[in-house]
Amino acid sequence: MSVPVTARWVVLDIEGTMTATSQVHVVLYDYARPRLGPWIDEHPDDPVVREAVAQVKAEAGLDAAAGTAEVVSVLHSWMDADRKATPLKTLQGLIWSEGYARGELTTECFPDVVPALRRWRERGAQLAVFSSGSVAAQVASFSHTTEGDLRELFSGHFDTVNAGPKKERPSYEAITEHLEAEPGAVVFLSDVPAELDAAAAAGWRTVGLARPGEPHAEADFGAHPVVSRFDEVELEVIA
Ligand SMILES: CSCCC(=O)C(=O)COP(=O)(O)O
Ligand SMILES: [Mg+2]
Repeated sequence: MSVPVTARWVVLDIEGTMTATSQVHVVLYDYARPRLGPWIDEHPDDPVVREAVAQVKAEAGLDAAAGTAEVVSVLHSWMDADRKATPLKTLQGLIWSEGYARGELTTECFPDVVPALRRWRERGAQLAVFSSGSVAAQVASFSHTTEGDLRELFSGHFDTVNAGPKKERPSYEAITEHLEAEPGAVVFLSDVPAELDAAAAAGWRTVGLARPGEPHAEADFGAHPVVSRFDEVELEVIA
């Protein structure tokens, strides 16, 4: 069933919306898991790594003197629980960026995604990403896809650092301000109803993605319009 949407900005979630959940939970998490400890030990002077490690210790209640093994154990438990904690996302992003640059990782989008993104761009829409994955991870991911380098499609990238948590209204208000957009001119596409609720509370339009076989396929999307593929979104672009 097609859903009519009027907007100028299309903001997109990644996992479960543009890529399969397994792309993140299996391919990317499995890549990061054995590399976290070595990355922390090999970058002791990187301020980004030091800050992330300090945040892990603080959030997990570890002693400031805790060693890498304890930190990694927390990070693994967060991945097992799919807790999208910012310091975990920062460290994963560093590791994945190197993996993409080395040609060891490639992003595969659902087949309906890239044609729709190109169509929307041709009609004059602006595209942006809002994901729990760090901006560094997003950029690396879209620069190495099975359909080539897609970076030029996106005019903005937002994560839990430059916007905030995805289930909270102020994050969407911050993005609206960054985009210099009217809230009603932005539509958010996500597979997670609580994220859509937060976006709608900020005045955005919303479309839920219930993709067959994905974890949220049977979720209750409430009043949010729902599609199972991007080509079911009938986008009318506001000039
Ligand atoms: C290559 S970006 C990694 C995506 C990621 O780490 C993640 O947790 C995706 O979460 P989302 O907010 O896009 O559902
Ligand atoms: Mg998602």
